[in-house]
Formats: sequence, structure tokens, C-alpha cells
Amino acid sequence: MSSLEEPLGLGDLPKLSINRLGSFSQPSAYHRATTDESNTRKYNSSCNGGAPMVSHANSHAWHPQCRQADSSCDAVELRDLPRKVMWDLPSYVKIVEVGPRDGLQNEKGNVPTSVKIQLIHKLVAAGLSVVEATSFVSPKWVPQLADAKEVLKAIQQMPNVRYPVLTPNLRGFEAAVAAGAKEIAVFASASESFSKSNINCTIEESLARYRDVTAAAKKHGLLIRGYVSCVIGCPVEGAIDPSKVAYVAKELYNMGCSEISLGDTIGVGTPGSVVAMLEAVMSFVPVEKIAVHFHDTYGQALANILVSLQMGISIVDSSVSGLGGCPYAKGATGNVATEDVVYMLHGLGIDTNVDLNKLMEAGDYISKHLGRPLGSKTAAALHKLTT
Ligand SMILES: CC(C)(COP(=O)([O-])OP(=O)([O-])OC[C@H]1O[C@@H](n2cnc3c(N)ncnc32)[C@H](O)[C@@H]1OP(=O)([O-])[O-])[C@@H](O)C(=O)NCCC(=O)NCCSC(=O)C[C@@](C)(O)CC(=O)[O-]
Repeated sequence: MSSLEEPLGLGDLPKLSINRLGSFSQPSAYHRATTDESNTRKYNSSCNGGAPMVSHANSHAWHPQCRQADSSCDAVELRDLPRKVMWDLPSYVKIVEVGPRDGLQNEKGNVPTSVKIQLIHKLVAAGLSVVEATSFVSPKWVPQLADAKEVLKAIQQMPNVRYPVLTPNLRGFEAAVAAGAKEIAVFASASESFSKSNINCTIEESLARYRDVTAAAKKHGLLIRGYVSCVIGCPVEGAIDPSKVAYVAKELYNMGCSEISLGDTIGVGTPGSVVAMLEAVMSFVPVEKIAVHFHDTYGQALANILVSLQMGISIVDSSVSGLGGCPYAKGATGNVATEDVVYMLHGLGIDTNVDLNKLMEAGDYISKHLGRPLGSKTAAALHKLTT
């Protein structure tokens, strides 16, 4: 734990409990429970009034009704509580930092290429092993990232660090490869309207385009990340049916994407809607290949991440200092701040390999450059404590 986290003394109880109780294994109990031979959900009706609950060993021992009504339930010791309540959390979460791309793409004022490069270096120095660097999209559509080639060529690519870049078509793919990309990302949408406003084509047209891009990427031996946007809601169509998300995720997975990132582009999800959406996607994509990507418009992002972890997800996208917002999703605010995600994960005893102090330095650097307050609650709170 870093020195700046220590004064608060928070997060220690879950960490101690989890360490004492041992690490958890993948795939998650949620996943096992929902993909057993009969492929049916298991319910425990004896202690929760018949409400659906995924069963696992002693899962209900913490439940107040259960403690009164069911003599088979053990009394709960305080130290066991985090594990009883937040069962089956992963021991390590891979954070995919999207600040230099998703974070900056919506910035109106020109961010100099040198600042983007410095930001990426600082994020890698903080321990992040995946930093999405930029986008090879049309500069007419996203002027802020018109310097994609310069950024990618100039960054010092470290071994064991991934620097994915967005490629909307073969033209973008070729430019990315020429600039030294080793990983690309394709981005489709679960909403027809958003697909048209974001990439000017239908969902099916985009999937056809991405089949060409992914085939070319495989020939070059590149890694491929696949995004599905509007996985909960769309600014035009409203709520999106989880089956539509599952369909697009399945198509991207089948064309060779090694990671499928599910984007709540306008940040309307709650743990309730996220569970339903993830369950639909997990029918087609293995849980270890799924990443979650939450914008924090309604302040739900950390809760949504926590419930995703409980369902077995261990890859989380986030943006330093909560930068971001999509130029084609009006009203959407930034991504969840990486500092806040790291603080929560460390408090749960989950390893990230990220140094929170160095991460906050990166957040401070870009926030100062943009002339705005720190966009992470954790960074703002720890900053107040030390000044
Ligand atoms: C897909 C296109 C290109 C179609 O754009 P278009 O206008 O339909 O296609 P076009 O072929 O007519 O191209 C328009 C112009 O762009 C050029 N062009 C064409 N392709 C490229 C390229 N690769 N690189 C550079 N230039 C390109 C092309 O040459 C032409 O220039 P002109 O001839 O008029 O001078 C356009 O709509 C586009 O670039 N869209 C990207 C928009 C974008 O980046 N949005 C933000 C992504 S965020 C997101 O999707 C959500 C996510 C992933 O973050 C997850 C979440 O938050 O939930």
C-alpha cells in the first residue's frame, strides 16, 4: 500500500480477511453455477424467501433472515464478512487505461502531441500494463486524435505493456500498422442509432468491415480487442436489450477478438441492469475474455464494477482522472477514474500492480494541463489530506 493511502487506514479489513482466507480461483463460482451441466441457475429458497440467489457453499450464512430462520447457517464472524458478502472476488484485476484515447478524444482544445506522449509514459511508469494509446480514425470525425501516427511512433513501447489503438476500417488499420501498432481495437455498437452516428454505418455493415480488419490483423499477428458500445442504453434508442449486446459480442469474439470490452457509453447502468447484460454475454464469450467499461454519468460505475467482479470479470477499463466522454454520445460524462478503481480494488485486497501515488501524479499532470480540477475523488481526497 502506498504512503498516501495509509493515513486513511481504509481498506485494511477486507484485505486482511481475504489474505487470511486465501485467494480465489477462476472461473468464478457465479460462472460455474450458471454453466453447470444442466445449465440452469441454482437457487437457494430455504433462507431468502424464495428469491433467486446463486448457490455456493454457505452463500447465505451472512443473510440476516437466514441467521434467524435457518439453523444450518453458521454465525458470521466479523472478519469473514467481506468474503461472505462479496464472495468469489478475483485476486488480480487487469486495468486497461483508456485515458489517452477515450479520455482525450472529446477534448475541445488541442492537446499537444508531446503531452499525450508524456501522459502515456507516466501511466506505464505507474504500473499499468495496458494503455490505449490513440485512434486511427478520421480526423474529420475526431480532430483531437489527428496526431495518432506521431503519438504511436514516439512512445517508448515497453516490453510486457500493451498499447492498443482504435481502427475503424482497413485504412485505419494500415496506418496503425505502419506506425508500429502491435494491438488494434475494433468498435461496434449494440445500438443501431449509435452505430450510425459514431461510425456512419449499420451494425451489420460495421461487423462486415471488422471481419476484414480482424482478418488482416491476424495475418500480421496482431492482438485484437473488440468493443461493444451502448451495452445498457443508447442516447437515441433508450434501453438496449441484452440479447443485442450478446449478439455483437459473440460476432466480435468469433472473428478473433481476444478481449471483448462492454461499454456503458452513456453511463446509465446500475448493478441491476449490468447483471442481466453480463449474463447474456457470458452465454457466448468466456468470462475471462470480458472487460467492463463504465462511464460514470450517474455515479454508478464503481458499484457496476464491483458486481461485475462478483460475476467473475477481472478486466476493467478506466480513465486517469476520469477523463472522457464520447463526441457522439451527448451528455455522457467521463469514464470511471482509474485512481478510484485502484483505491477500491486495493481496499478489497485485490492486486492491480498499479502504484496509486504514481498514477495520481499522471492524473495531476493531465488535469493541470487541461486546466481543470482532479477528476478522481480518491486523488482529490488524498490531495486535501496532504496539503
Ligand atoms: C468510420 C469513419 C472513418 C467513417 O467515416 P465516413 O465519413 O463514413 O467514411 P468515408 O470513407 O467517407 O471517410 C470520411 C473521410 O475520412 C477519411 N477517413 C476514412 N477512414 C479514415 C481513417 N481510418 N483514418 C483517417 N482518415 C480516414 C476519408 O478519407 C474521408 O476523408 P475525405 O476524403 O473526406 O478527405 C468515421 O465515421 C470515423 O472515423 N468514426 C470514428 C468516430 C470515433 O472515433 N468515435 C469515438 C469512438 S468511442 C466509441 O466508439 C465507444 C467506446 C469504444 O469508447 C466504448 C464506450 O465508451 O462505450
